[in-house]
Amino acid sequence: MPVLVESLTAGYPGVTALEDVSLGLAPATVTALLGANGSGKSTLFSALLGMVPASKGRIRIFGTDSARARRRNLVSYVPQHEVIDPTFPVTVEQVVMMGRYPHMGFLRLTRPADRDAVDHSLEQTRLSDIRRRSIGELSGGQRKRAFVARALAQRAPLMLLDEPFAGVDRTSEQLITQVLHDLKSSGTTVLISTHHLEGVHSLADEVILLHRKVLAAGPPKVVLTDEKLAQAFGEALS
Ligand SMILES: Nc1ncnc2c1ncn2[C@@H]1O[C@H](COP(=O)(O)OP(=O)(O)OP(=O)(O)O)[C@@H](O)[C@H]1O
Repeated sequence: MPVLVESLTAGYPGVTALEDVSLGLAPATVTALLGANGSGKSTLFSALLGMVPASKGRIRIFGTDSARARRRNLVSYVPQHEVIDPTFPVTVEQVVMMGRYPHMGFLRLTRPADRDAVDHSLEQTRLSDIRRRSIGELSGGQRKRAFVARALAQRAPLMLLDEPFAGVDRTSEQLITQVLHDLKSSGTTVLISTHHLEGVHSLADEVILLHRKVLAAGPPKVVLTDEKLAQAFGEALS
């Protein structure tokens, strides 16, 4: 099992963002994590990345803990927001090459395999034509695709994407959806968080409804019922 979360409780001083959360992600599947604002989606990503500690329970990623899984390049991650300085002169291809850093030595010498991975990731996200443009000059959708391309270049067997469709145009949304389908076909396990219900049926094999606890988990047609969605989105977190 690529990801196994067992009775996880985690959060911040004075805030229990996740309570007794258990879930599993099967190999080569796309799972959508759905929940209202503040339901704990980003915190779950942080916990899977080893950035928020568990106060109870545990996480196993390919049989090891989160920190070790990252060090072994088993996990790639597309954050919800990436803080970038628009005046900092970094190009699209340089951003994507950063995805190769885990494969490089201390001196970060690029090898043909690194350049091939970058070229392919730029093609998959349709950014080849603007690869030399500064990242600060891109639209929100193009910038999101650049961060998806960086994660693709990493070629890790698990990819986490926090709100990949938030604030992107229709073209970028379709491209990212295609990338997720391709990843699954190539054996990668994918977890995305979203609060957009549209498209989840065709995109996800499994859906997890989160509201600090797991309210429901399973195939979209089982989980996405009016009653369960009202529970997840209709009630304020108490
Ligand atoms: N760094 C932090 N320090 C303290 N509390 C936090 C921090 N980050 C999140 N929280 C709190 O933890 C809870 C879960 O937040 P989280 O960001 O995980 O939710 P989310 O489902 O990702 O929300 P959104 O859809 O708005 O991104 C919220 O009550 C939030 O206020």
